[in-house]
Amino acid sequence: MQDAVILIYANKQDIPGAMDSHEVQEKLGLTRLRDRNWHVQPACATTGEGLREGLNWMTMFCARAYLFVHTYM
Ligand SMILES: Nc1nc2c(ncn2[C@@H]2O[C@H](COP(=O)(O)OP(=O)(O)OP(=O)(O)O)[C@@H](O)[C@H]2O)c(=O)[nH]1
Repeated sequence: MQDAVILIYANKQDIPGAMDSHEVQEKLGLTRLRDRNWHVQPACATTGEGLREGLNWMTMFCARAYLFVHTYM
């Protein structure tokens, strides 16, 4: 897992008062993780908003993920 990239979906962005992606990254201590590629993607799980954007970010690091995302979405 040492080289694993970290993708976190900050869901419930459609609900007023939900933690935004910056708050999520602070709470999880991601800003202190200097040797990892990580990304917090704002999302809404009920509509799927943000899902593709998160997966697109991930494809920058993995050719197989790129093929998967572009085949199924
Ligand atoms: N409006 C909205 N509802 C969501 C979203 N994501 C999850 N929910 C709803 O939140 C409820 C709890 O979702 P779960 O997937 O069971 O999540 P959980 O981890 O058990 O609970 P939470 O800690 O509340 O997220 C369900 O009714 C979901 O439909 C979202 O992005 N927007």
